[in-house]
Amino acid sequence: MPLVSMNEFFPKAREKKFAVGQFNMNNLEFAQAITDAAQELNSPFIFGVSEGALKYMGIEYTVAIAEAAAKKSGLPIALHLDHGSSFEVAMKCIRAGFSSVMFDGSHYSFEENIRLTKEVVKAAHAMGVSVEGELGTIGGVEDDISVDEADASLAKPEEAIRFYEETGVDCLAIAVGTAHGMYAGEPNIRYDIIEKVSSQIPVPIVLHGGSGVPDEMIRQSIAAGVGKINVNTENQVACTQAIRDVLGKDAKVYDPRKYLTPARKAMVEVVKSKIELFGSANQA
Ligand SMILES: O=C(O)C[C@@H](O)[C@H](O)C(=O)COP(=O)(O)O
Ligand SMILES: [Zn+2]
Repeated sequence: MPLVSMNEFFPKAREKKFAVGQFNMNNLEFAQAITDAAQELNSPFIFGVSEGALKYMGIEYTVAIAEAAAKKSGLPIALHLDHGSSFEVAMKCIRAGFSSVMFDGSHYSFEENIRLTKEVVKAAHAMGVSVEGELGTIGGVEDDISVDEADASLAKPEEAIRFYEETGVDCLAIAVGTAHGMYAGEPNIRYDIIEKVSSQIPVPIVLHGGSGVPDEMIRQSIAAGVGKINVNTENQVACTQAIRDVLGKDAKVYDPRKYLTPARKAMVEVVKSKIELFGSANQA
């Protein structure tokens, strides 16, 4: 199966009230683990790729790996630019074979964010590519750039509704209290904001900062209108911990396969648990 736009699975997710996981790809082992987990549970999913990860992996390798995953698994998989910072980066990804892009204009003024997002939507839709927009500021560390919790501002429902109406995005990330990275305590998720916006727009709300959010909060967020949930940090932690365990037990190990195999297995378990929690198992 070729890579698909997120609109391939969003209508079903909304109708059946489940969320599709965006799992970030940082290298080949991440891609394999995510695909194996999804294949075992017959789930659609989204490969998220940040600009930092793109630089690390190279755009050609990234697209080739995602296409191989889609072909091998037969699952509906979207390859999605995560937190794209400009029209140019979004177009570069689309030209290379991405089936979906995020334009993160949350650092611009509201009106400028609308104007820039609209341009991306117009170009992307003409090529059958789906678009995610962002409103409000999500706290924590995003692709190595730290946003102070105090600077993180929640999205205003009226603005979010107007943002959707004017831009025509296919899903909308709004700041509702989650943060990137692991939480010191528990997040305070504003289900009321999710519900208010979701009841007025026909596309899913996106929850960034999905790592470390307690299961019950995830379930409540999906019930309120979240249809896409981003997870990266939990996979990074599981991967690194497994590598530490192997090297900690035997400092003489030098074959990368000896520590990357357990690392990949650890990530398969993380992704499977998220797919079960998000309700997307058997929805491919
Ligand atoms: O940090 C990245 O490279 C990707 C994240 O910004 C992603 O969009 C995300 O929201 C993941 O959240 P987390 O796993 O809770 O850090
Ligand atoms: Zn994010």
